[in-house]
Amino acid sequence: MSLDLVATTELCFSYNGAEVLDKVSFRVRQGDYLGIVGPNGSGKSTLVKTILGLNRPAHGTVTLFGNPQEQFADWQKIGYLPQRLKFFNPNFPATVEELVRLGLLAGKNFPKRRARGDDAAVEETLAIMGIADIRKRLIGELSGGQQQRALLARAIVGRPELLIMDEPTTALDPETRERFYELLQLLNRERNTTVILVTHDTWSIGKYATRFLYIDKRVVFDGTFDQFCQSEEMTGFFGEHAQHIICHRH
Ligand SMILES: Nc1ncnc2c1ncn2[C@@H]1O[C@H](COP(=O)(O)OP(=O)(O)OP(=O)(O)O)[C@@H](O)[C@H]1O
Repeated sequence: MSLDLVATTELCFSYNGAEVLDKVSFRVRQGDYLGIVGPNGSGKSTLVKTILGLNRPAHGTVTLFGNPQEQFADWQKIGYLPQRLKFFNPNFPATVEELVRLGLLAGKNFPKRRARGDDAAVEETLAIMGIADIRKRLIGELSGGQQQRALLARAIVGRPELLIMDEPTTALDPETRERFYELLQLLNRERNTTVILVTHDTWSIGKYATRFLYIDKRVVFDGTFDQFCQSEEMTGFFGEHAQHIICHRH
């Protein structure tokens, strides 16, 4: 049986008394590609931050790679791309290539020397994300979409076992977005990279993810996208029109 890379039990979290997560329990097994969806303000980013230990839950537990999160130390196994990327100061002193290379540092012990294979990993990732031609440009001088590609490249260059991404495609043009989803699918299928992706892009999640978690402070649905779209219980919960909007493939 494959390992649970993430497991939460009855996770509760509040901001200043306002409840955002209510007894959220779910598991992510090695090799899963999980899409987390839900309306604005439903707690998706809060859930991801709580999994990563950036928020302390009021109740419940998180385990990462089979260990209680407080004891987990192998953070290089996890690639994280937060939501709302901070826009870079135009004078931010790093080029695209340097930023991507930083993604390799987490997996190294001190002193953090270059290893054989690092250059190839950087080259491959720059090419996949379509940013090889802007590698010498300063990050702060790029468009939002170009910055997002570079940050995505940094998150994947170290080939983490678990990739957690919070709305990674919002600034990407349709072609890059599709390429990005294809890349994630490749990493998931061929390298067994486990993916957790928060998104409003339900069509893509329906197409690519193997599991679909609908959150609205609590877990409303956990299963495949097709099961979600065919579930009469979900039709009862959302109403036919809303369910159709979520499931509609453009
Ligand atoms: N740092 C914070 N302090 C106080 N309240 C917060 C904070 N961050 C989020 N919230 C509130 O918690 C709730 C859940 O926010 P969260 O960002 O987790 O939702 P989300 O599902 O990711 O939303 P979206 O789809 O809009 O990105 C919202 O009501 C939000 O206003």
